[in-house]
Amino acid sequence: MPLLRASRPKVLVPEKLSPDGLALLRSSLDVHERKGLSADELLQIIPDYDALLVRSETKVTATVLRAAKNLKVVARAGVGVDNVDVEEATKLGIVVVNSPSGNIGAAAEHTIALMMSMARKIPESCASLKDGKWERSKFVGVEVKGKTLSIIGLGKVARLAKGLGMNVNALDPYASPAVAASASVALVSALPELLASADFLTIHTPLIASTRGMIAEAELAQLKPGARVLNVARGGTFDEDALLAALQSGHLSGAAIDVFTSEPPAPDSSAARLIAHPRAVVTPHLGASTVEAQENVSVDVCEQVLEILQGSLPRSAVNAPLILPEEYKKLQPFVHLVEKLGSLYTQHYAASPGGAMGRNAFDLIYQGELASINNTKPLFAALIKGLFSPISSMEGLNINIVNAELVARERGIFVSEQHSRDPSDHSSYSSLVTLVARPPSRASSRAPASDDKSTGPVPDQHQRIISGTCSGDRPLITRLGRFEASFEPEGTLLICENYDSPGKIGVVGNILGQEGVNINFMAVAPVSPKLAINESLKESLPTDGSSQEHTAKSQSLNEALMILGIDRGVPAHVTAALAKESGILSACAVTL
Ligand SMILES: NC(=O)C1=CN([C@@H]2O[C@H](COP(=O)(O)OP(=O)(O)OC[C@H]3O[C@@H](n4cnc5c(N)ncnc54)[C@H](O)[C@@H]3O)[C@@H](O)[C@H]2O)C=CC1
Ligand SMILES: O=C(O)C(=O)COP(=O)(O)O
Repeated sequence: MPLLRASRPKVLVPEKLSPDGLALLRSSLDVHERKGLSADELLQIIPDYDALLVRSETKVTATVLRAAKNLKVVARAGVGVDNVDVEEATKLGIVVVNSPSGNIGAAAEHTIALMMSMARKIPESCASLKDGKWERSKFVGVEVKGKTLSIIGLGKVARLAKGLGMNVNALDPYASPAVAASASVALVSALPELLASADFLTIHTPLIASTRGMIAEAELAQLKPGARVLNVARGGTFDEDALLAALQSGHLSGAAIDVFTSEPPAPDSSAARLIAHPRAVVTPHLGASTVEAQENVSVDVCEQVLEILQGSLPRSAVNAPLILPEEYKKLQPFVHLVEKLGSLYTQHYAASPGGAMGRNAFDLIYQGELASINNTKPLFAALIKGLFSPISSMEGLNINIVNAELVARERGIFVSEQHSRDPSDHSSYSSLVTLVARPPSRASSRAPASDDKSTGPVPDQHQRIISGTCSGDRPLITRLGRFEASFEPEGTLLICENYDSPGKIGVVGNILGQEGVNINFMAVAPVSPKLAINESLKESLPTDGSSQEHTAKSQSLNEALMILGIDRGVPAHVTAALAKESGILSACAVTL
């Protein structure tokens, strides 16, 4: 069935990943294993892919990400994401996931293996023996029992080292003292103290601003003469020139290195000279290279890729909030609803003064069962997506939970989420969501000053309020401005405000008929009898005083809203013609 296959999401795997994880993907995705791609080749083919699975070799640069028009997720089958431009991915709404614990046991064991190899001179004695020599007196080592291992970045190595009878000190500003105590690790608060005590120094932090070049000439000088160092974390945490110099001077007895600033190291680089040094024990980034670790990380990230491509949230995204699966399941229908509220808002109120969106500060009020869910980030993201999706200048930007906050901040949109737990608030609905656009004067008092893009006071005749609920999984609009509605926000809708008197449907039907537009359904929304707003909501609603006054007037004039489901969009001249008809106050077409 080639047609079906062509529409399946595509996953690019440019590095060696364990088949256990990839097998999970193959039943629903097209998995392309393309090892050895050059940077240019990656750039050429990436626009075709929905997901990219990498280890540490592939450089997922901003250029690659910008070219990746269909990419939803970059999955790092391992811990370190320093080869991925996470900031750019966030801007583009691309989720970055990793496997934070799948390979750390392997990396810790590798650290111990390197430490023991260095202490007992295993690599050089092995090479000598294979060379036909028998040099027993040349390869006298040291024991680790009773020695001090100083760790930067507390992790799994500590317990293994304790098992070898070592004293363990650690520097980790974020480590829990209770965890350290339970592993019998002494936490120290300053690097000089840690360095001074070390017989062996090992680093296990990510490569970030605070750890780049953390161990340079000055720090190495603070180690005891004869100390040994290890790096199974990231190249760049040690200054390679300084490390080489400390080995060459004899200040250090040994260095065991698995990771380098550039991999593979360029010939003639400091890293290459370090590798060649007789007292350096080196491996080519093998910390995670065990069968078990590779199975773990592959399965971990492939499961997350599936979840993301199916519209769920991953469990270990580097650039998205963690949401429990059961909470996300409850939220999902409302994600759809809130996106519709935002889109309806922008399209319905677009003609108002104040720019395309009209207002820049909103209240998003959750009532009923929904109010008990604390992590509503997906709803916030859905609102931002909905508000911006109808605006053409934002086309192509995939707004989602990854970049919604950034997009809102950059565009001066302020949203206050409120959880109203008053059971009387949501009347007959189990959950209700209300979007309220604040009048500009009030908005500017709450929105951050530097972000405020409001265009000054806007004469406002109507409350800009839209409420909705979900009937099963189907979204339903229950209130639009002053009108109590009940319609599904789906497809193209013509929304006409009119005096509720005979003949209006005929007028609209005639004009649409002349344009060849079919009407699929019609709903009438009367002015809400409950315009007296619940106490708990009053605080959030516009206080320009116009609403109550206007309501009384509307009721006497018997206004209503006519919502027509139509089979195509209508040009502006048609809505303008409709609005000129007697008894029709406004007409607007929206596509939801
Ligand atoms: N060689 C290899 O194949 C492997 C390398 N790694 C690398 O090892 C490193 C550590 O990995 P994990 O232990 O999984 O990371 P982790 O994030 O679980 O632990 C890092 C620890 O470093 C601490 N830390 C952060 N900044 C610090 C600072 N300025 N000073 C002191 N401590 C600081 C954190 O509080 C945390 O406890 C990462 O760079 C990772 O990429 C991980 C797995 C395999
Ligand atoms: O997980 C990590 O951070 C690692 O460094 C492992 O890298 P790798 O997947 O073996 O290229």
